[in-house]
Formats: sequence, C-alpha cells, structure tokens
Amino acid sequence: MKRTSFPKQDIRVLLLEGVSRSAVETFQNAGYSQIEFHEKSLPEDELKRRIAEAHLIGIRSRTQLTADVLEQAKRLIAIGCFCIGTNQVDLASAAGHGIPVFNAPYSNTRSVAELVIAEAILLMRRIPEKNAQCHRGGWSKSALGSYEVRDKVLGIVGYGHIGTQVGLLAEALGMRVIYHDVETKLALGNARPSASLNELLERADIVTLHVPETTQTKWMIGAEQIARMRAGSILINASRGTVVDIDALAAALRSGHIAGAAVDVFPVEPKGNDDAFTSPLVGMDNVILTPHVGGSTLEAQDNIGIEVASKLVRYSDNGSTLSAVNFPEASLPEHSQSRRLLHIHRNVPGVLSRINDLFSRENVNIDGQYLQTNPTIGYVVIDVSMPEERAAELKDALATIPGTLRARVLY
Ligand SMILES: NC(=O)c1ccc[n+]([C@@H]2O[C@H](COP(=O)([O-])OP(=O)(O)OC[C@H]3O[C@@H](n4cnc5c(N)ncnc54)[C@H](O)[C@@H]3O)[C@@H](O)[C@H]2O)c1
Ligand SMILES: O=C(O)[C@H](O)COP(=O)(O)O
Repeated sequence: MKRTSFPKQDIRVLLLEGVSRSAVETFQNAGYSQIEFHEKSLPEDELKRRIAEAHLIGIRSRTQLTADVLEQAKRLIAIGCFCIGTNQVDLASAAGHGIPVFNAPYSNTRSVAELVIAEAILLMRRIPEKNAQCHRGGWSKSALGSYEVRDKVLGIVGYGHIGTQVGLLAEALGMRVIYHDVETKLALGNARPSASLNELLERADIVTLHVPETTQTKWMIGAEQIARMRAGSILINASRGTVVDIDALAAALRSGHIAGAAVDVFPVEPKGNDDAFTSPLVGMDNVILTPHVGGSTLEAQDNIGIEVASKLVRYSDNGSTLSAVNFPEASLPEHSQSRRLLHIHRNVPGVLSRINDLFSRENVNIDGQYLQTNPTIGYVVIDVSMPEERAAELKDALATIPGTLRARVLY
C-alpha cells in the first residue's frame, strides 16, 4: 500500500448522527482505524471540542457546521455530508479553510420520491383521518372527499433529481404533471413547465416541494402562496422545513382551504430520537407527520455510507476532489513513483506563477501538475520525485506563498 505522509492510523474520523455502518466498513477497508462513531448529533460545545481533533468528519442534516464551529477545526481536511442537503454547512467558510465538502447527491432520491407518491395517494383518499378515527374506535365508511390520483394535477416545485423522479412515478399512475423551477429543465415524460410558481399553485390538486434551502426558497410558501392553492388541495413538503411557513399552513388546514398535508421536515427539528417533537401541526388528523425520514431507507443509507466515505477516502488518499460541492473538482491519477504535494489557495492573480517559480528556483522537475479553480479557490496538485524530507521543505516553502490557505504533502 502507498505510504501517506500522515500515517492512516493517525487519521481521526468522526462520524455523527448514526451514519450507516457501511461508512465505517468503507473506512476500515481502506486502512483507517481511528473511527469515532456517534448515534446522535453533538451539542455545539462538544462538537467544537471533537472537531478540533478530527481530520475527517461525517454528518447528516442535523449537525450545523457554522463558521464558528469550523474555526475550531484546525486539523480538519474534509467534510462528508451523508445526505443530499449541504445547507447545514457554511460552505464558503469551509472553502476558506481549504476544506472540501462532499455529499451523496442521488443515493436517497428514489426513497424520497416513493414516500411522496405514497403520501399523495393516502391524502387524496383521506386515509390519515380515517386511520385516526379507527384508532379512536370510530367508523366513518364514506367516499366523501376521497379521490383517485389518476387524472389529477401534481405540481412539482423544484424539478431536480427528486422532483423528476416524483414526476415519472406520478405519470405511471396516470397523473398530469406540471412543474416550476428557476432553471430551464428538460421535461420528462409528459410533464409540462408552469409559467410561474403562482400558476402552478393555482392549477395543482397536489403541490409537492423539492427545492434546496437557499435564501430564495426560505419561506417561499407562505400565507399568500397557500391562499393561491386550489380549495381542497394538498401540500407535501419533504424538502427543508424553512421552505414553508408552518403557522400559515396550520391555519389553512384548520380552515379547510388545504384538505391535507404531509410534512417530513420542520424549521426546528429535535436533535435526536430522545428529544421531544413539537409543531403547530401536531394533533391534526389530516396531516401526515414524519420525523425527517424521506431519505431514511436501509438501501439509501447503505449506499450513502459507501458513497460519501469513499469520496472522503479518495480525497484523503489521493487528493481527488471530484464532486466536491464547494471546491474546484480534480480527478487525479495514481502516481506510484512520485510524491504528491497539495496547495490550496485563494484564487488571486500570481499564485501559480509563484509556485512554478519556487520549483524552478529549487531546480525541481515536476512529474505532473494539476490545477483546478473556481471563483474563490485554486487547487494545485504537484507530483515530484524526491526524498520525504525534501518534499517537507518544499511544502513549507509553498505555505509562505501569499494567498495560501493550506499546503500539504499527501504522500
Ligand atoms: N426529506 C428528506 O429526507 C430529504 C432527502 C433528500 C433531499 N431532501 C431535500 O430535497 C432537496 C432537493 O433534492 P434534489 O436532490 O432534488 O436536489 P436538486 O438540486 O437535484 O434539485 C433541486 C431543484 O430545485 C431547483 N430550485 C432551486 N431554487 C429554486 C427556487 N427558488 N424555485 C424553484 N426551483 C428552485 C433547482 O434548480 C433544482 O432543479 C435537497 O436540497 C434537500 O434539502 C430531503
Ligand atoms: O438532505 C438529505 O439528504 C435529507 O434531508 C436527509 O437527511 P438525513 O440524512 O439527516 O436523514
């Protein structure tokens, strides 16, 4: 096995929020042995203490890696979000510390889509209310308010990976699909784009939300948007809790304007399974409440564990940043004969020429050099043939170049 400048047995991996055991196995199979595993997220004070010691961290949607927390992460080389969303990480701050962030952009897509379709059918049949009545000893055998989903209009807000999967499954059930997205998207099947969000809200029998959490999507569905929805329509939110004004939704459910809802994500969620859940929607029979489990199937979690852990291992072993969400993406070859130096810098003029000047002054031949940039970060990987001590000297010299965020000898 290739030697790393920092022995693998010293690399500390901190895994939070009960990420799949497949992640642990992936690290172990790659030769990593210092793996600390926690079932829950950590309180901020403890998170700061633990992250200060960690080289790699794995989280899900609950752990907030703010600029303040990242300030403590002096040894951290990469972050893995074992989920799709990365809004819980201050991506700019991570990049500013030279830390790439990886996620699993598709591994739980299908799980969310299946849940949404199931909820659409159950809500159109008023099953949540009937289920609750039966549990209380009631019996209300009636077709009133119950409909097939066939031929109904499904409005998808955010026609990305999940939105398109939901659309395809819905069409297989005979639904008519319309969507709204800020980007121009290829319409799959017979789906049709809506002229605007308002038009979608006014036409759809069921509205389902699949946007990321951004400043534009925060509270995008409030009282005004809900009022535009058809009387007796249904709202499903399995995106992020901040997308919907939950008090406005509760009021519309109470008034009967919205006939039913399914909500998987909340503006404030419990830290772990032992903490209490509260919401204005609690106690409403026409609402399906789920504890942020849209992506929580064993298949999805298993795949996510392997996918994200593999990305962290690849970066740690080889320097590859392919599919990083906040970093220039470099897919790097193996170089068995060379040493590999990494230089992460602010993308300002003159850094690459200073790096090359340094190698030229030191009379060092470069076996391979890879440069990738994004608007803020430059990432240079340099393969050279030389003894370990010499590589360490060059790394120290690289670190003095103005604009440097981080310089490392990878192996
Ligand atoms: N409930 C869960 O367990 C669960 C699981 C997975 C993902 N999610 C959430 O679902 C979100 C969507 O996932 P995805 O994989 O489909 O993401 P994606 O990036 O593939 O798709 C998001 C789509 O939303 C669009 N969009 C962005 N801003 C918009 C706006 N203001 N108005 C309309 N459209 C907008 C984008 O252009 C994109 O097409 C994730 O960001 C995550 O927050 C939740
Ligand atoms: O972003 C995601 O993939 C979902 O919100 C799931 O997050 P989780 O891993 O915390 O369940």
